[in-house]
Amino acid sequence: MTYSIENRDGILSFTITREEKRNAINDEVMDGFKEVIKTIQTHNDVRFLVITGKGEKAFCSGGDLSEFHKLQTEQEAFGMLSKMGDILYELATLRVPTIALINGAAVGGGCEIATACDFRLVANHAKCGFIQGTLGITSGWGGGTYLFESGIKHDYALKMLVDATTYEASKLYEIGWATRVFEGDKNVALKEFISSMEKIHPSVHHAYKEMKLRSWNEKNMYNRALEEIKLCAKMWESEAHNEAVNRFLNKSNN
Ligand SMILES: CC[C@H](C(=O)O)C(=O)SCCNC(=O)CCNC(=O)[C@H](O)C(C)(C)COP(=O)(O)OP(=O)(O)OC[C@H]1O[C@@H](n2cnc3c(N)ncnc32)[C@H](O)[C@@H]1OP(=O)(O)O
Repeated sequence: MTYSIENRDGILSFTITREEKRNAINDEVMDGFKEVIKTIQTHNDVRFLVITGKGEKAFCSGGDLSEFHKLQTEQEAFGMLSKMGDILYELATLRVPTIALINGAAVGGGCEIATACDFRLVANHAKCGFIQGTLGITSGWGGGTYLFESGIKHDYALKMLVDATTYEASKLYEIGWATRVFEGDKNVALKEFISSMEKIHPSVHHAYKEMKLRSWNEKNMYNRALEEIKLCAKMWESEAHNEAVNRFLNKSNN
C-alpha cells in the first residue's frame, strides 16, 4: 500500500508510505486522499484529520515525476492536476480541523497539500517550498490560491512562490506559514498541539470552520484554484518543463 489510514479516538491520520520516493503522490495516493476525505464527510465520529509522511526525510515530494512525466499534452496534464486539485479543495473545505504534520521535506505539490490544511506543524529539520518554478511550471493543485488565502502577508506569500526554493523551518515560522516548529517525536508534538482543542465539543470546531468556508465561497475560491490549475496545465507542455523533469529523472538514473 502507498498510504495508511488510522482512526485513533477520533483523530484520523492519513500517512503517505512511499518513503522510497520521498512520499511522492501517484494515482493510488490520490485515491487514498479521496477515501479519507469521504470518511470524514460521511461520519460524525472524526474530530481531526492529520496528514503526514512515513519516515523523517519527506512529508511529500509532490507529484510522482516518474509517472507524471508521461503526461505530455495540456489536456493530459489537466486530467491529473484537476483530480488532485479537487481533492485539495475538498481537503481545504472540510468541517473538521486539518493538520499537516510535516515530518520532512514538503516540496512542490507536497507544499500545496500542507498549505491546504488549517495547521502546519513543521519538524525543525524539514525544508518546505513551492519549487514548481524550477520545473518551469506553477503550482498545479490549487496551492497558490490557498497560500494567498492563508493570511500570510502578501509579500511573503508571493516571494515563497517566485523564489521556488525551500525554506528552513525557522523561516517558515517567521513568515507565518508554519503554525509551530517541533523537535523530536512528531506524535508527541501533535498530541500537545491538539490537547486544548480536544476539550472543546466538535460542533464548535465545525461552526468556526463554517465561518471560513463562507468567506471562501464569497471569494469564489474553487474557480480561482481551477484557473491556477489550467495555467499549470498550459505550462506543462513547455520545453522548460520537459527538460527540467528529464534532468531530475536522469539524475536519479545516474
Ligand atoms: C506534478 C505537479 C505537482 C504540482 O505541484 O503541480 C508537483 O509536485 S511539481 C514538483 C515535483 N516534485 C519535485 O520536483 C521534487 C523532487 N524531489 C526532490 O527535490 C528531492 O527528492 C527531495 C528534496 C524531496 C528529497 O531529497 P533527498 O536527497 O532526500 O532524496 P533524493 O532526491 O535522493 O530522492 C530519493 C529517491 O526518491 C525519488 N524521488 C524524490 N522525489 C520524487 C518525485 N517527486 N517523483 C518521483 N521520484 C521522486 C528520487 O528520484 C530518488 O529515487 P532513486 O531511485 O533512489 O534515485
